[in-house]
Amino acid sequence: MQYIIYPPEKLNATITLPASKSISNRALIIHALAGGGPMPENLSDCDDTEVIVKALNEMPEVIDIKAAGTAMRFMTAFLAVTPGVHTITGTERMLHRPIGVLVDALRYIGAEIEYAGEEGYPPLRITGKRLDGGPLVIAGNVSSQYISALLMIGPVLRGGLELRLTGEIISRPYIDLTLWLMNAYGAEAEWNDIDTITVKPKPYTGRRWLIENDWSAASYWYEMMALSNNRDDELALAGLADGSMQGDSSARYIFSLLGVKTTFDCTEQGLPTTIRLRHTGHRLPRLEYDFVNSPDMAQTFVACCAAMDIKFRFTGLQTLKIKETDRIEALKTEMRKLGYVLHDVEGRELTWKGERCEAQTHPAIDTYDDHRMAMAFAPLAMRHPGLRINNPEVVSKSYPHFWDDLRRAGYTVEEAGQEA
Ligand SMILES: O=C(O)C1=C[C@@H](OP(=O)(O)O)[C@@H](O)[C@H](O)C1
Ligand SMILES: C=C(OP(=O)(O)O)C(=O)O
Repeated sequence: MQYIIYPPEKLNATITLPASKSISNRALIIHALAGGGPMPENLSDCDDTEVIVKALNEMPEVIDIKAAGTAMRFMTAFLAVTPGVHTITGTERMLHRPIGVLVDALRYIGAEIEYAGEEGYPPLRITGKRLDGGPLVIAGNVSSQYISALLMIGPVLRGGLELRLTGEIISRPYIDLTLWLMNAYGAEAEWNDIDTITVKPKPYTGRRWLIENDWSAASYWYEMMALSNNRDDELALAGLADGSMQGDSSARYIFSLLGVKTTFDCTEQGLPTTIRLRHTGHRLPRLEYDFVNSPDMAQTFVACCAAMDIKFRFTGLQTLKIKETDRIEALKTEMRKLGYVLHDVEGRELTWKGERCEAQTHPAIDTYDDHRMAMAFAPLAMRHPGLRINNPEVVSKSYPHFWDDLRRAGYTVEEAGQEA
């Protein structure tokens, strides 16, 4: 399928974002390890959360986690401490996303895990049992999801866990998000040095939990506001908190540099509320930013800055090549279709110095099974009316109603071949 997108004349809408998939997936694992208590409320309805819900409800012998990285990593640790024998597998891409660092760490504390395919990658055959835990050294520079996965099982290990992370720690806010939720569910887990985390063998307790909406999803609406030319446009996004623990809430700050102002309807820290996005008209001519703490927003800012003619140098992108696709390559290829020539430095940095090439007359953006390619590029229809997005259904990985929300905001989103 292919969508053709035309922007509205004015942006003025209230959008209810999906719930955070990162919080949903953590809350589900912790709730299961707590052995009961109320279900977390406002769970995301995205694919990546639905696979965990299904796996935990049915616990089949073969668990297909599809394209969900967090679900693959979190369920691997969960299955290692849960009695039973399971094979966990996923999409073709998932079978090429590394998991060796997590498997080695789990084996070190006694887990029984075999590779059912290629060494270092899913599928895995896991025989669950009670594990001892204890001190553990793990690379902090590949994926924070391995660390979150280990931390979450920490409270049910006989000796708890003492993790020391080596290398440059990437995606640190996601580790903090994990610790925050664990502690909220009664665990005792904390940083006790810049690179060391201790989890006590103190069990979780069930509790009510309302999941905040997704700041990464909000970033696409910020992008639309940044790209809009009407000073009186306003977007209201429901269900986001001031002082959010989601790392991508930094969107609020970074987009202030691109002329988008955020106000919160309720200013009580931590409580989900409606935020309003408006223009300030003040923007930087060039942006330099390190995305090591918010890798999921790199695509949003690459697309947005180039389209606003803001030159950039973005660093901290070293994890992008092992996500849903090699996002560095995907960005370079697809931005070229729109006339922007980007350069990367060893897969860690992306720069745009204003270099251009001839844009295609009817560009069609490939999405590479990556929801964020579709959602980061769709707002560019505001500069390239009639922009085409291939395989738009990929958005269901984190934001199933993204296209409905665009229509609600006044965009025309037509299926190619069925244009009005
Ligand atoms: O823990 C999480 O919820 C996530 C951690 C990040 O992954 P990495 O730690 O692999 O960068 C992020 O990219 C992903 O979308 C969600
Ligand atoms: C990287 C992502 O997801 P995951 O690693 O959980 O598949 C993402 O949502 O951008």
